[in-house]
Amino acid sequence: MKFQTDEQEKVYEKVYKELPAIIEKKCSGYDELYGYKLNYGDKDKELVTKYFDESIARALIFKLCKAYDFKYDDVKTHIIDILNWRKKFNPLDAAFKEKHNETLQTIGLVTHYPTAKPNKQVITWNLYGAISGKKEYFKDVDAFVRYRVGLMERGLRLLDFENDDNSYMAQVHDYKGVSMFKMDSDTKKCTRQVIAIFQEFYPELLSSKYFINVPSILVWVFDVIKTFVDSNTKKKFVLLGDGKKLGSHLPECPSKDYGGEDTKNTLQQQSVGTPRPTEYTLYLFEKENNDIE
Ligand code: HEM
Repeated sequence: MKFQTDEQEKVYEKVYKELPAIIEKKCSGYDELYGYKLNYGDKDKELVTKYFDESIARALIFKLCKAYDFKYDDVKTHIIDILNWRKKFNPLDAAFKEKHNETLQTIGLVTHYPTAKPNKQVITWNLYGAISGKKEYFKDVDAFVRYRVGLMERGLRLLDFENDDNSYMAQVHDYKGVSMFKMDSDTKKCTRQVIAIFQEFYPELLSSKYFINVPSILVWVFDVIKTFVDSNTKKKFVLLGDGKKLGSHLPECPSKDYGGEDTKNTLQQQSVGTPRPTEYTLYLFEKENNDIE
């Protein structure tokens, strides 16, 4: 953890110290972030012993402080918002329990390249070109958003928040197959909602985002959609007309279609499927089941 000023460190320590009170008073006790337990002051001491990992919790709080420029009020407000959103939305269910539309599952993949350059080890792929113009996948906005958040969370599971070289992920949008561009209102709603959710509730997790196979006549779409995106995220965008150029950014990706060095595997073969949830997530699932019974 590197602080640029003493003031930053002070804010971080203050937030960390107040965490149990923030969780108890403002988040109805909900203390899970990306599958990890945050409340070291939990009244149930056994839960703390079993599931709390100080090093990960500190790394996550540092990330949030960084995301909001170490401004105490902003950091606190966002922690509250993020945890309350997670309590309501239940992104862990979307990632590990729910069954999503089968086609959507084939166009959303996660790959893991453990020897790749810093913060290019975990990649989530969205092959949106394959469903372009197919309104049926976007009609149920909630179902689409849950699918997309589930994919995000499965990618997060492969990050290592204690390791500065693997605490951010890259994302790819492959628009191969997109021809004429006309986004119907449901697709627009899905796009806007996902952008807003990622902006508000998943800060400081993206290293780069590649938009590939974008035909030159559709570059204007990039400019239009970018207007909904904050300036920090925009800086991470890379637009590549030719998908085969992706290999020069992510050399571990498949040679076929993406110009990477892997001549043996297709993207589908590289896909890691669904990683095992954290132990705390498994505990929360068990608790959820018991509460229902
Ligand atoms: C085939 C039609 C398209 C569909 C179904 C589609 C779908 C989506 C969705 C669902 C998102 C939400 C963010 C995410 O899932 O990561 C998104 C974001 C975005 N799309 Fe597309 N898109 C299409 C065409 C395009 C085109 C042609 C471009 C031009 C490059 C483009 C550029 C963007 C940009 C810049 C974002 C914002 C990314 C972010 O904030 O993380 N899209 N798109």
